[in-house]
Amino acid sequence: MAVIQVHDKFFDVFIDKETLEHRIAYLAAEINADYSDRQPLLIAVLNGSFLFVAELMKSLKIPCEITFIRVSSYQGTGTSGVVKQVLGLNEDIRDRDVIIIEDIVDTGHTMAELLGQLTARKPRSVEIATMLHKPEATRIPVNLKYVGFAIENRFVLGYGLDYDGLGRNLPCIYQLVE
Ligand SMILES: O=P(O)(O)OC[C@H]1O[C@H](OP(=O)(O)OP(=O)(O)O)[C@H](O)[C@@H]1O
Ligand SMILES: Nc1nc2[nH]cnc2c(=O)[nH]1
Repeated sequence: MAVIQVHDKFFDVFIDKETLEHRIAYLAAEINADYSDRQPLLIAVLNGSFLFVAELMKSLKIPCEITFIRVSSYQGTGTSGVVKQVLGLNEDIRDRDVIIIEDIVDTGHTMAELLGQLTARKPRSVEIATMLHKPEATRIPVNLKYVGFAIENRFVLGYGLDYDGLGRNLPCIYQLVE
């Protein structure tokens, strides 16, 4: 398997593009069925979710809206443990059916913090769709309704996910070669 270098680290392919996009289409089909009589608002968490949400949205057939929120806590390949809300939400989400879109749930800190902030605004419902989940790394359990892949506790890269700013453009998911 081809190994690539990003900054000082090496990565190999973990989930190829076809497998990834097939699974994302499946998640979209589930959302289409679950929200057939509703008009959800997708709140995509920047930066990492931009490719996932674009791919997901292409397969959504229901009427739906999208907005973006930006939070950031990671530096390098570890977490700072501090979740900052960098770009706030302007939309009124009261009585809306909200689906939070994430690229990855790792420790769960980001999602727990976001969920708290969004729930305080009294939406009708809030669910989470994440492309990747690391169950072994999760410290704060959150209810993840739509999960692309549950993966082991290894640093991953690509399809929106970065390593110090680089790698987001990679068309599939890579994992760190230890
Ligand atoms: O479950 P956690 O341990 O909180 O980690 C998950 C968060 O980490 C990543 O964001 P990051 O802070 O790297 O920002 P980015 O999306 O801009 O890359 C990812 O997009 C999640 O938001
Ligand atoms: N790129 C990247 N960002 C993350 N944020 C939380 N976990 C990860 C990870 O494994 N890779």
